[in-house]
Amino acid sequence: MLDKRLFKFPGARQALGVLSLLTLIQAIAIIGQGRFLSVAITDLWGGHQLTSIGMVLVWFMLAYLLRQVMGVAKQYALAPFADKTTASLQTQLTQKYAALGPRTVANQGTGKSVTLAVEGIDQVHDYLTLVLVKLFDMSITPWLILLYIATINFKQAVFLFVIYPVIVIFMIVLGLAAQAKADREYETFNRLSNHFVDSLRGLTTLKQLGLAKQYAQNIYDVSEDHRKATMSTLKIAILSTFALDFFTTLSIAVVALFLGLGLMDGATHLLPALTILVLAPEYFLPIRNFANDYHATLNGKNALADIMTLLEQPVAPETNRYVRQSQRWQATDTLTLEQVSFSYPNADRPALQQINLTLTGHAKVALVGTSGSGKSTLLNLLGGFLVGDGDVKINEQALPHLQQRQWQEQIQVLPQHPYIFHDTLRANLAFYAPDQRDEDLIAVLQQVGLADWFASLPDGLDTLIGEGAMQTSGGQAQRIGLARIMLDEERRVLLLDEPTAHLDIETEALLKETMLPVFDNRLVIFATHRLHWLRQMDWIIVMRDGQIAEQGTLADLIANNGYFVTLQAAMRGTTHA
Ligand SMILES: Nc1ncnc2c1ncn2[C@@H]1O[C@H](COP(=O)(O)OP(=O)(O)OP(=O)(O)O)[C@@H](O)[C@H]1O
Repeated sequence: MLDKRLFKFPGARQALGVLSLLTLIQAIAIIGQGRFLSVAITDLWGGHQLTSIGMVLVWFMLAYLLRQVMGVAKQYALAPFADKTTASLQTQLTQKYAALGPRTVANQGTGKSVTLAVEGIDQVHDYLTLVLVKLFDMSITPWLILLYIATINFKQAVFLFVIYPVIVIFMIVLGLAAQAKADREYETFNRLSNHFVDSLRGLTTLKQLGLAKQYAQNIYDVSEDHRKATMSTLKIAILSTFALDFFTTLSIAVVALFLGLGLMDGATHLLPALTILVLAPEYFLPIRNFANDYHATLNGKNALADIMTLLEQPVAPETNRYVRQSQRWQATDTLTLEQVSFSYPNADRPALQQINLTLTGHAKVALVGTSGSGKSTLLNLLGGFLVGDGDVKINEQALPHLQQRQWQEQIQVLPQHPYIFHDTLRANLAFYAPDQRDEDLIAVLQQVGLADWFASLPDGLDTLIGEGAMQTSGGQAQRIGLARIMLDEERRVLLLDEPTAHLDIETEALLKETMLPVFDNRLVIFATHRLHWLRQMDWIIVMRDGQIAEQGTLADLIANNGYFVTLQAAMRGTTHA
């Protein structure tokens, strides 16, 4: 019903303290309202003039007003807490995504990650404001009313007390059914988000393959699933509302019957009977309200549980163990991996097995191997984006893994598709090194062959690029990625994951000319399928089924006439090298 982790949020206790006080005052106002109304009616029934009960009516109005004011005040009391908590959750969530790395987003699905960070947060806000108010109403108001009724008519109070657990049990049973349905609704919603984002991303490919319509059908089917799941949650919700209304009305009717019989027998008087009758619906109202909104808060509850589970995921410990000896990676520095293995969760075999590797100083190292041989996994491990088993050392400094802050501050990455942020060209360029002069930015744009493109931009360095603004071609994005690297002289370890794989031969050849000088005085680890790069590399690591099959210079590997030569022949058949 209530996530206990909620109480750990900063300000929760204070907000809940204020809420309970306001609820208490409201409960007293409700009792006062019932009491004064009954007195007024009884007096009128007894033949009093309207003017003689003026004061009672004033008290009734005051109690009524206090009740309404408290209702509004409760919302206001919770709003700052809910705002602050959800804003902080959103920040923590994005920070956690950054700390856990792209793998978590990939595993969870981009659609779900975005939905959780945006819509999920809104749902949590609703959950916090709706559920807490109802829960406190339910825990305070009925019991205060019951206590008051007990002072008037103990037997009636016992009856009302006994009937309450029956309603609660009923609510729990229906609530559990609603929870199961809401879980499915939430799951289909996440599936729909992931499907939608995936289809959008792959729209070009789908169009090219003529599969766009089929995928549209696919999205339709998933959204139908979601609609059905939502409808079945609603069905349970409506059924539960109906059942609870029926039960509570029946209970009030029984109370009225006994009170009526008591009046006829003369066992009770009109005023106490009327007061109990007026207060009986108020006794049941909080539980009815809670049940009515319960289904509406379930998505918020699920979203909160998902967010909290993600926030509780451990990030790699000891990320500050590595202390670099100099600002830049030096020509004498050494990185060693010994018996390093890595398995993806739920994978049936390790993606990397017993990797032994020494990378020294400034060198150009190529990673080659068939698709799925583990090149990207090894690059991710070297970049500290994945944490495996085995021994890692930098300059004889033993480290638990490479997710070390000071190591990552030395790294630059050039992936296959560098991400162009929706921001100005200036911000997109000054990625690693934010304080760059405009002249330097423009000079680098010329060096990477973007001078003509830059001249055509309407606002120069202030032009907005990226999604939702001016689009860049694959080659332009790659050049921007390269410019980012060239602009930072401090970071001297460069990881490249097939940066030219999607470019045509001419673009790649042009880019290669610009790239090769950048590789000097850096440790470059370059995963590639394109054989022509190997001639410029100092060292080649040949991957096969997650293991290093061979390593050496190009000449060594050719002389060995081993797996590399077979691979080279196969790659020649499939690439243009
Ligand atoms: N997120 C993941 N979850 C489970 N298995 C994965 C994941 N990513 C990669 N793998 C598996 O790990 C192995 C190595 O994949 P990796 O991407 O490192 O290969 P690669 O050599 O870079 O391939 P390519 O040249 O096609 O990019 C493959 O068997 C792949 O199926």
